[in-house]
Amino acid sequence: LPPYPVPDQTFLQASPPAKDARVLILGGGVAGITAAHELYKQGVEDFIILEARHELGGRMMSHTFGAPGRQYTVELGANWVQGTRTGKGPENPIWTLAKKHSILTQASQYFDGLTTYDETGETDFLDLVEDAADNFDHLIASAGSRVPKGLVDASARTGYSLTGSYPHTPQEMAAEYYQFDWEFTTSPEESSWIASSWNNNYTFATFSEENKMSIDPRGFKTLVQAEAATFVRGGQLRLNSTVSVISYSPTQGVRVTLADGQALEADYAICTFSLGVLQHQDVQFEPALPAWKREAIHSMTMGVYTKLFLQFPHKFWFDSEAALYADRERGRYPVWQSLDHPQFVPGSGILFGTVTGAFSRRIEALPKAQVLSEVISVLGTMFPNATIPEPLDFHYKSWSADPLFRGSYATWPPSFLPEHHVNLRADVAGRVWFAGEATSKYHFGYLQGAYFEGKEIGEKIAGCIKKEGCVGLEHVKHVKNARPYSDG
Ligand SMILES: Cc1cc2nc3c(=O)[nH]c(=O)nc-3n(C[C@H](O)[C@H](O)[C@H](O)COP(=O)(O)OP(=O)(O)OC[C@H]3O[C@@H](n4cnc5c(N)ncnc54)[C@H](O)[C@@H]3O)c2cc1C
Repeated sequence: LPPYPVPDQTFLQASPPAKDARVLILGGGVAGITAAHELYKQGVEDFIILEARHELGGRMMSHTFGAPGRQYTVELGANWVQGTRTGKGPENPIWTLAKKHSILTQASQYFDGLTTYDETGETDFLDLVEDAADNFDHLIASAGSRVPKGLVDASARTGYSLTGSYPHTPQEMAAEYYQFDWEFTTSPEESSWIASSWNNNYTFATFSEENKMSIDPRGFKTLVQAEAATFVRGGQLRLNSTVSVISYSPTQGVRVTLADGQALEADYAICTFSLGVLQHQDVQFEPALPAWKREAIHSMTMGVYTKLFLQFPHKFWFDSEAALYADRERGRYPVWQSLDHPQFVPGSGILFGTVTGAFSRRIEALPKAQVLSEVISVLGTMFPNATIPEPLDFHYKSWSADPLFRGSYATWPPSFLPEHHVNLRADVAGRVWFAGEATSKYHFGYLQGAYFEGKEIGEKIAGCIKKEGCVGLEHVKHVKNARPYSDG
C-alpha cells in the first residue's frame, strides 16, 4: 500500500471486492476470540483470526509439568477468575464462561490461608498482613475521594504515605508487597494511586472478593478454546501465523503481512497484541503509528509476573494455601503457593513461588541453574529444620523475553493520564482497531479487561460493516500538562 497520511477524522468508503475478509482479528487470546464472537453474533462471519502460536488462549497458557509418571497441568499465565458475582449483581463474564465450559476450579483464599516466614524461619506476622490490608483500603478510599474533587493523581507510594503507611521492616514490606505488587506487578512507587484503586474496585467490588483457581487438567485456556469451537469455522482461524507488518490506508483498508511473506487484505484489523508487543515494535505499522498513539503506547507500563514451579518427591512445606516470606530485599522470592493442598492437586509435590517487576526481569537474565540455587537457598531459610530434597522438575516462563507477549500484563503508572488511555484505545484511520487487557480503563491486567474490550470493538466494527455509521473512537491529538513549566 502507498504511504497515506493519516487524517484525524475518517469516513470510510464501501469496501471494494476481492479482499480476504472484511475483518482480520490479530491474536487469538481472550480479546481476539471475544471480538470474533461479537462479530459472529451480529451476523458478520467474514473474519479471519491470525494467531502466531499453535493454539488459542494467549496469556491463558498451560504447561505439562513434573517428572515422568507424575505430570500435572500448571498455569504459566492466568490462573484465577478474579471476582465472580455478588448476589444478583453483575457477573464477571470470565466466570460465566468458566461455568459454561465446565472449567474445574476451586475457591482460593490466599489472604486467609497464609503462613508467614522471615530470615529466621516461620514467624507469625499476620498482624502486619492485616495492617497492610487496612492500609490498602485507606489507599483506595483516599483515591476515591480525590476523583470527585478533581485532585491530581500521584504514585501509590504518595497515597500510602499521605494515609499514614510507612513500611520499613522486611516483614512490613513483605506484607505491603502481598497486597500491592503481587497483584499489580509494579511497586507503589511505579503505580498510579488513582488507577490502581479503581482497578481493584472495579474487579473486586463490582463482582466479588472471590477468587476461583483453575485446576482443570485440560488447562484454563480451555475456556477460550471451547468458546471458539462454538462458532469459529475451518477457514476462519489460522494458527502458526505470525504477523510482521500491518499496513493501513483510510481509503483502502488494511493489509497484514505474515512472517512467511503471505499477505491478507481486509477492511478492518483488530489488533489484540499485548502492550509489550506494541512497545517493542515486534510488529511494524505502515505508515508508522501517529505520534499520539505512540506516546500512549510507550507511556503505559508492561508488568512482569513470574511463577516458578518446583516439584519435589515429597511435601516438606506449609499446610496453608500460601506463604509469605520477608527477605531483607523487598520482592525477593516473597510469595509461595502450594498446589499439593487438599483443595488443589494433593500428592502432586508441586510448590510455586512468584516474583514480579524488576526481580522478574533480573531472573530472566540469569542462568536457570542460578535461579534454582537461589530458590533452594530461600526455601532453606524458610524451613531451617527441613532437608530440602532435590527437585524433580523446575520451570518458569520468561514472559518479558517472549516476542509474542513482552511481559505479563499492563499496569498504569502515575504519569499515564486518562487522555493517554483514550489514545491507547483509539483506532487509527478508522481501519486499525485495538483491544486487549491493556486498553481496558478499569480492568487492565485481568481476563475480564480483555473480554470487555474485545466485545466492544467487535460491536463497533459490526456496526461499521452494517453501515450503522463508523466515525471511529475519539483521540486527543496533544495530551497537555504543561502547567509546571509555565510562568503562570
Ligand atoms: C503470569 C500471568 C498471570 C496472570 N494471572 C491472571 C489471573 O490469575 N487472572 C486474570 O484475570 N488475569 C491474569 N493475567 C492476565 C490475563 O492473562 C490477560 O489479561 C489476558 O489473557 C490478556 O488477553 P488478551 O487477549 O488481551 O491478550 P493475549 O492473551 O496476549 O492475546 C494476544 C495474542 O496475540 C498473539 N500474538 C502476539 N504477537 C503476534 C504476532 N506478531 N502475530 C500473531 N499473533 C501474535 C499472542 O500469541 C496471543 O495469543 C495473567 C497474565 C500473566 C501473564
